[in-house]
Amino acid sequence: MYDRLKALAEALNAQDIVTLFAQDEGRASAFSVRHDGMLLDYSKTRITDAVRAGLIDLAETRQVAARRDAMFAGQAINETEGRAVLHTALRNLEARPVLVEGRDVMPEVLETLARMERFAEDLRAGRIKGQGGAITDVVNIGIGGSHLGPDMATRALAPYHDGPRCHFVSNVDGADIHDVLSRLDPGRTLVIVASKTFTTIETMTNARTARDWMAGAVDAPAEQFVAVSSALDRTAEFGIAPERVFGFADWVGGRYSLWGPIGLPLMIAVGPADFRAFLSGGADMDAHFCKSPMSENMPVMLALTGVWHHQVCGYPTRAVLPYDQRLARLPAYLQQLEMESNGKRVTMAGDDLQGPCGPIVWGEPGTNGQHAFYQLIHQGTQVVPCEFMVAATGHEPELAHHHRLLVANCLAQSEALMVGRSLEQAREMIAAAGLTDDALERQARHRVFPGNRPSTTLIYDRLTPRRLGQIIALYEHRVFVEGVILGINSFDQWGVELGKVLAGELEPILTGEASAEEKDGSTRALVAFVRGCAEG
Ligand SMILES: O=P(O)(O)OC[C@H]1O[C@H](O)[C@H](O)[C@@H](O)[C@@H]1O
Repeated sequence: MYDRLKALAEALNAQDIVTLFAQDEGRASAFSVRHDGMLLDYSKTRITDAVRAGLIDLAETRQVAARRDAMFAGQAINETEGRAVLHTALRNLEARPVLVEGRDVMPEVLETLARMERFAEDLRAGRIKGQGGAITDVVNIGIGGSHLGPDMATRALAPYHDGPRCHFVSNVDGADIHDVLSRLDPGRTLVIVASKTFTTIETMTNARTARDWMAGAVDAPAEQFVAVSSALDRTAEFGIAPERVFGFADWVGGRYSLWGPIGLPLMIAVGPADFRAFLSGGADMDAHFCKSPMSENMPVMLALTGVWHHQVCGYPTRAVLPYDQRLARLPAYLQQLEMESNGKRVTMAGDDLQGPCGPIVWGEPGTNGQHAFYQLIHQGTQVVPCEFMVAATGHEPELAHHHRLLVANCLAQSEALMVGRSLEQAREMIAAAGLTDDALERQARHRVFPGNRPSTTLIYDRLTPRRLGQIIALYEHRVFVEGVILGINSFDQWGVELGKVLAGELEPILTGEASAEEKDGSTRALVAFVRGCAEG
């Protein structure tokens, strides 16, 4: 499938990126996509006209456009689960009809959005109270898609917060919920239990702990609970009144659910108007994705750049490097989005993949990462394609010099990765610092940067709610395009099942209620160690 592209990659081996710039003055604009105040620059890669044509040809052969249209049209493209994939309907503020099995789902989507807005307004205005008065703190209990999105987005939009403080608990480790609840007043706290299935062991364990904590301090704990779920029978069983439940349909995947009721903490933090601006950003990216030709289509070109680096060039991982402290949770969010979606070894039809699945995605905000793992990115033996992102301006005009340094560092890193430093330059630099002969030679090779390392940069004016919506939708569609090219189902996640089943078996083994006999030698030894510690 990648033969032609691999041959192109081979032919380009002798070519470095700097030479591509020397050969083409217009390279920066020819190898970038602009959309609505955003610029995706992929010119600092070895992608040439021929490579781009080959990649677009691949996308066309794999019928990306037809699959995209099928997704937006509500067809059951999540074939292994027999479901439509319509998180895009949650941000369809124009209420264009979206049919699932012949029924328009938009009235229900907008009715839930309106209920969320009323609830968020009442809470923010202090009309919905706790036993101790107006709600000052909201605790979102959820994990995976019911945690990473709202946590990431709520942090990202901190400059827009004017509602109660939001806290996030996800880990079944009691330390997580302990450290959050111990700082809060139960009389003025609202708990959101966010779980699509309302069965996830971590979330249900934390929810029961929170309920006990609340019940120990207030007379009507259920009144200070809200549920977000698509399993309405289970929320009722848990004791949450229907008017305090915000539902969503099974055609919203967990890791794509931030746009609906799972986004409630974000709406409470920033208010309904900014939440709508966030949705409008997502909708704008949807329209761009649906209408733009491939070479001017930001999600398509981001996806194709990724395919070029991972499937064709064979670089095993991809670093996401937001130069924005408020996007500190974006890499974790993207790890779920990308690796849970495209980390699969069989095609939709169940055949073995013909090449690698999606890449390992990792990262940290800049500039912090520069003082840690960038050493390997610059001088290690593996090439790590880097995806930088940065806003041209920050939200703190009084600290503009900080932002200037931030941007300078971001641009410097992609430049350094591409340009590198030759042995000759290293020698000159060391000589200029006064070292000679042996001392100079001892250092010279260590101070060489091979360069020619690829990166992309996504740059935009400022991280507003709308911009964040565009960025998240950009990445969702990028993952979709990559999945279509690989021929896999990006919308199931069977790979998380086995560990859950085994954890269920191991819990009674740890307490001694069940025997470890059937387990392998290593697991038996680990259990024995834990039990030994417990017995003192
Ligand atoms: O929202 P929930 O049903 O509680 O699911 C929470 C998460 O757990 C699962 O194991 C999946 O891996 C995730 O895709 C999901 O987002």
